[in-house]
Amino acid sequence: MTPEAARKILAEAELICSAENSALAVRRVASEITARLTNANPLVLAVMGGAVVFAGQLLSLLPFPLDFDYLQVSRYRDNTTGGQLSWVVEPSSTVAGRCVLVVDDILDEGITLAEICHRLFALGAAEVLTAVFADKQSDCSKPIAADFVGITVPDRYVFGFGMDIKGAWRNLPAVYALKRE
Ligand SMILES: O=P(O)(O)OC[C@H]1O[C@H](OP(=O)(O)OP(=O)(O)O)[C@H](O)[C@@H]1O
Ligand SMILES: Nc1nc2[nH]cnc2c(=O)[nH]1
Repeated sequence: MTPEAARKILAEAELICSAENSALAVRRVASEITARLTNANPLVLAVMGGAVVFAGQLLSLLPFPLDFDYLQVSRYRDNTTGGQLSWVVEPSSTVAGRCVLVVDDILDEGITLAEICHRLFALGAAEVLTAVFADKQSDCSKPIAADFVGITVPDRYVFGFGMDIKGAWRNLPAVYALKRE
C-alpha cells in the first residue's frame, strides 16, 4: 500500500479506542495476569506479527520470572476476511510441561487462537492461557474464549495497536475501525 493510501484509510477511519484507553487496558490485563501467574514461571508466546505492540507493552508490566518466545501463523494476509491458516514459525522453545501464556492482538472468529492452543497441547504444554488485546463482538459462537481481554471491539475490521490494514498501521497507539462501505 502506498503511504498516500494508508493516510487516506486512517483519515476516513473511526476511532474505537484511544491511545490512553489502550494503555490503561494493557495495565489492567497485566495486573490480572500477574495475580494469576506470579509463581507459574510461564513461557510467554507472542503471536507475530500482530502481537508485537501488545506483547511489548505487556511484558514490561509483568514483574515476575518468565520466558519469552514467539510463533507465527497467518490466516488473513492482506485480506479483511480470514482464509486457510498456515504456520509460518512453529514454537521453538520447549513447551512440554510448561504453563504457556499465548499473547495475540485480536480474537475474531477464534480459529487462530484455537489452532495455536491445540498445537501447544499436542506439544505437551501443561497449561495454556490466552491473552488478547481486542476481543471482537460477534453473534457467532467462537471455538475459544480468551482468559485475559484488553478491550472489546465492534464487529468491524479494526487496525492499529499491532493490527494491520493490508500491512499498514500496526504502529498506531490507538485502535480504529475501517470506514463502512
Ligand atoms: O480469530 P481469527 O479470526 O482467527 O483471527 C485472529 C488472527 O488474525 C490476525 O492474524 P493474521 O492472520 O492477520 O496475521 P498477522 O498477525 O500477521 O496480521 C490476528 O493477529 C490474529 O492472530
Ligand atoms: N487487523 C485485523 N486483523 C484481524 N484479524 C482478524 N480480525 C481482524 C481485524 O479486525 N483486524
